[in-house]
Amino acid sequence: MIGSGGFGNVFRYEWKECELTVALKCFKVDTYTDEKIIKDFINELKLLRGVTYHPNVILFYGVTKDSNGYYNMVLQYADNGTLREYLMTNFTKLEWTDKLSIAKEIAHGLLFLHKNNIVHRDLHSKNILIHQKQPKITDFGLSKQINEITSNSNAHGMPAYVEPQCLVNDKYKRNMKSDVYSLV
Ligand SMILES: Nc1ncnc2c1ncn2[C@@H]1O[C@H](COP(=O)(O)OP(=O)(O)OP(=O)(O)O)[C@@H](O)[C@H]1O
Repeated sequence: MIGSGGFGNVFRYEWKECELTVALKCFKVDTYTDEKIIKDFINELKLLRGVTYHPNVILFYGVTKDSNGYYNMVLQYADNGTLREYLMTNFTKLEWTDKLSIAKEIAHGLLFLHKNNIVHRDLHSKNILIHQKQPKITDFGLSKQINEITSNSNAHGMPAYVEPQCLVNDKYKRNMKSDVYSLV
């Protein structure tokens, strides 16, 4: 096990047939969650396959159901934790050019998602992972469904990164501009 989040635990696995190290993110949704919401969620996830080939976006291989009946997202494994942890450990060691380069790469990853019509909706330093010193955006396009499943309010996420409109207007739909706010 490598971590845990709002939805469930994250595990590291070796996918032997493909000789790949992957991360499996388990979605432990409540059993009373409407089956249709879960199905829509899984279908939405499947749409993300194939559009995620960018060096600054975590690769999404697909969805699998485990022996307990839980859905798992199969993701590229990142070897150096979240950007938040990475900066906490390395901030003084990093040169300004390194920090600017990290920022530029995240912007490239976000631009790629937007070009593919994917709104992240929950961009913050824990949703960016570091792999071989490169930042990679993860958890994109999920928060709309996560809201429905966990009935979190529109104000979920890390407040400092949330577009203020979301905090004052419950009906406001997060969009690409909200992502740009979070990035800046
Ligand atoms: N692809 C991955 N490769 C390596 N580690 C990962 C990967 N995905 C997640 N992790 C680790 O697992 C932890 C939990 O991830 P997860 O995305 O479930 O939680 P979160 O983003 O902190 O919370 P939430 O899902 O509620 O937004 C992360 O902080 C990270 O350390």
